[in-house]
Amino acid sequence: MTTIESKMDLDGATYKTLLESTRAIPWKIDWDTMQFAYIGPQIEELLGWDQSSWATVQDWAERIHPEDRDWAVNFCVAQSKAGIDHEADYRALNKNGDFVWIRDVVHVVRKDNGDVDSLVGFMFDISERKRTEEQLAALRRELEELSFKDGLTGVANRRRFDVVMETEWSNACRNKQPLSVLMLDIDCFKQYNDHYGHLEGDQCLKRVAKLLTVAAKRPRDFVARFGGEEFILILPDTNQSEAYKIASHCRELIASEHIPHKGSDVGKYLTVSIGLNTATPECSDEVIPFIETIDKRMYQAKQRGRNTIVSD
Ligand SMILES: Nc1nc2c(ncn2[C@@H]2O[C@H](COP(=O)(O)OP(=O)(O)OP(=O)(O)O)[C@@H](O)[C@H]2O)c(=O)[nH]1
Repeated sequence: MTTIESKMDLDGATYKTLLESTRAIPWKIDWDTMQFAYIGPQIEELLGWDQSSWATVQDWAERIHPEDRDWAVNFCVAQSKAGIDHEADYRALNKNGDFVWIRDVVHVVRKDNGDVDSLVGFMFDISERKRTEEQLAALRRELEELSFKDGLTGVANRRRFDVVMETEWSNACRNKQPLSVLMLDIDCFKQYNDHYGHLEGDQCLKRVAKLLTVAAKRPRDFVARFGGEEFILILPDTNQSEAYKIASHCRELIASEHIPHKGSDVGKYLTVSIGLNTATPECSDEVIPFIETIDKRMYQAKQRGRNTIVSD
């Protein structure tokens, strides 16, 4: 043997040994009869089904997860008919009733006249890879959620507020519904921190955030921390008088907690000042002036002695 080709001129038995010693599972399907001409014995170790139980394409299709079956079968048949090599990921049923992620890599063998003769391929166990992918996707979702959450209070953060506000503004324009927004600022919170310490201040912010989520009880009501000791509530499909009631409820909920606030200029307990605005926006209206008005009203509430609501 002098050439590389002759060195590689392996006999059938050697090929078989090689094929059956890989982790990938080789197989061959005769196109005319749709019967398995061959499947590697490794299939039994992977899926538990006996090598001889893989007789027809039907056996293969029936051992695919019901959610993956239609597309996997249709895709593989269409690609094969078109003579295109392809690969498909699907969940295969093992004998215990569990599913294993498989990547089937398929090569279409043609006759001299171009017709499909057979399909040959390898099945790879990709369950480990899928597990890693799923873990990564879950981590990504968690990260995304965290990036929209205020780390201290657990309510939405300013970034999330911006997104939800834009969405609800558009909804209100489209549906010609009133939209109300409340901005709440804890009164004399600097003195609170000075008197009780920053950590107690943090606990207080958490308590207030929790109470606000109680007040914003409809499914689309939305609470966010707007800044340090400022919170904001978006109340879709809510007119001014309804929003005023919710603002009063927020004040009452916080007052009824009797959170001691020795440094307050207002009274013995923690209070909030609230600015409120309502609009049924036209689609040409901008969000920013609407929010600026709320901000101004909140400061008016401060100027009027705090612990009050300003809505016009
Ligand atoms: N503990 C704590 N304090 C915060 C946090 N964010 C902002 N603050 C404090 O909130 C206080 C806000 O003070 P100011 O803006 O002067 O307002 P105020 O004392 O509440 O006075 P008025 O709003 O006029 O009633 C500052 O002392 C900030 O340090 C936080 O995450 N934790």
